[in-house]
Amino acid sequence: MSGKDNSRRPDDQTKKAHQAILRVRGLTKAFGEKEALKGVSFDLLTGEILGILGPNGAGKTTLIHCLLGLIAPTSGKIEVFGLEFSRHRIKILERMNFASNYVSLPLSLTLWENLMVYALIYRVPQPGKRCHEMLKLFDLEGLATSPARKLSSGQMMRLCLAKALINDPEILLLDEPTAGLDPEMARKTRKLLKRLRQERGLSVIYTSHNLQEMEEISDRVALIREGRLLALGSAEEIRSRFAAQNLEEAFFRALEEKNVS
Ligand SMILES: Nc1ncnc2c1ncn2[C@@H]1O[C@H](COP(=O)(O)OP(=O)(O)OP(=O)(O)O)[C@@H](O)[C@H]1O
Repeated sequence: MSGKDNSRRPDDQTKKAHQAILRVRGLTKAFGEKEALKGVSFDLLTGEILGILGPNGAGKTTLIHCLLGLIAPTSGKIEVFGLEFSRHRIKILERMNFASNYVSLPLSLTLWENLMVYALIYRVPQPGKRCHEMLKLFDLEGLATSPARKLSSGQMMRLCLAKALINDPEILLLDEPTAGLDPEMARKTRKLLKRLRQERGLSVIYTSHNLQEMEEISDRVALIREGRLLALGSAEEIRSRFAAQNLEEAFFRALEEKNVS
């Protein structure tokens, strides 16, 4: 988006690095009797890739949905770009984006049409050029005129990632972004995220069940179980917190711990 380009020069990003771009405080979400999130607090730093790790039902998707404003938290506070989320949702979401392996895009539209719809929603400058760039980035150029219904699940994920980057977001929320991608495309996606973090100061929150990938790509990892944040730190800090050789071992130790502080 043209208006904000000056604020994303590398020197500005250096100044902004290590500042919180997103703050979550005491976030709780109850679905009736079920408390999916129980007082979760953390910061996402500018230019950071933060991995959210937790078993099935831990509350990862609920957290992402709260951060997107798809569901309202029961209590707690979310602040993004220094603005309170509940009061500035539209303004904030213009500068964010999202991809998930369980959200499919309109199936009857072609890939080109799908991207163009989002380019126009986000008021992207030179939308046609941007759509071409995104299709190229994810090796989807040959399918530009195919309806999305013809895509394999991996191709659909690539289209979701292309859509997620269409507005050059400052914060990207990714729910299992590499699930369903073949190893080569998963590697390419990780490389791309690292590059965008480096070049554009992109900040990323992403969930994955691939612990090796999480260890490789994340600056910090948040371990969630039963709606509670158990630990937050670099993979090394998490390993040492649970006296583990690797993140996978730390993950299983965390799950075994009965009373975690
Ligand atoms: N709309 C809902 N109504 C009732 N309960 C819900 C709802 N959404 C989520 N839950 C419950 O909240 C808990 C957290 O779910 P959530 O989908 O956030 O977990 P998750 O960590 O993303 O799991 P997974 O790894 O399986 O995707 C689960 O117990 C789930 O059953």
